[in-house]
Amino acid sequence: MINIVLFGKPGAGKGTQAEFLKQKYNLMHLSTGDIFRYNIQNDTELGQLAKKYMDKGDLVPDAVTIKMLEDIVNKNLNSAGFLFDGFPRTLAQALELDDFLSKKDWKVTATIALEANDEILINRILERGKTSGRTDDQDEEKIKHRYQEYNEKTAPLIEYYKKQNKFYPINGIGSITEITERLSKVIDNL
Ligand SMILES: Nc1ncnc2c1ncn2[C@@H]1O[C@H](COP(=O)(O)OP(=O)(O)O)[C@@H](O)[C@H]1O
Repeated sequence: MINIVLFGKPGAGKGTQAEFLKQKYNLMHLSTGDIFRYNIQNDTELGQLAKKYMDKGDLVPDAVTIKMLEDIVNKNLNSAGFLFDGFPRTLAQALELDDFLSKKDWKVTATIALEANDEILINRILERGKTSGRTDDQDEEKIKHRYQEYNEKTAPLIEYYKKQNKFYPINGIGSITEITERLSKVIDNL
């Protein structure tokens, strides 16, 4: 069982890399952002609730996000491991994830962070917004607000995982294959 948290600011390339890593290491990819968007498209109750927050660039409340994630993990207990993408995003989510996994005798194996500077990332998101249809990617103010949320609520997790010797930062600038190689090097040495 190997559980990887893919960490990084909005636009860091977590989703792109997850597509490669899930194949290579036979992991189940869980992107909370994708799951919320799927629910919004299908107009579920969860989707309607999440949309109110996501449209503003706010994080969805912890209780909602945590329950959603745990339900999916519980339905996939035979998985060889999980690739968490966009989760945890708050200290409360990280604490709950550790607690939840430890009850199954599992743990977070490593948190790998894709690093890049804000200017590059904001431009990437605006580019993505032209084709992705994601409304939260099209408005610079909303993107800036997502960065504020990141700095305030998500960045403290770096220290949390560093203290556990589980934090592996890698350079997130380069070609997609170069970055996959950097990530693979970390995972192969775990
Ligand atoms: N773990 C989470 N906790 C709270 N909200 C989340 C979480 N994951 C995703 N979201 C919501 O979904 C939005 C999009 O997330 P995501 O697809 O990961 O995009 P990005 O990494 O580009 O910001 C976030 O801005 C937030 O509103």
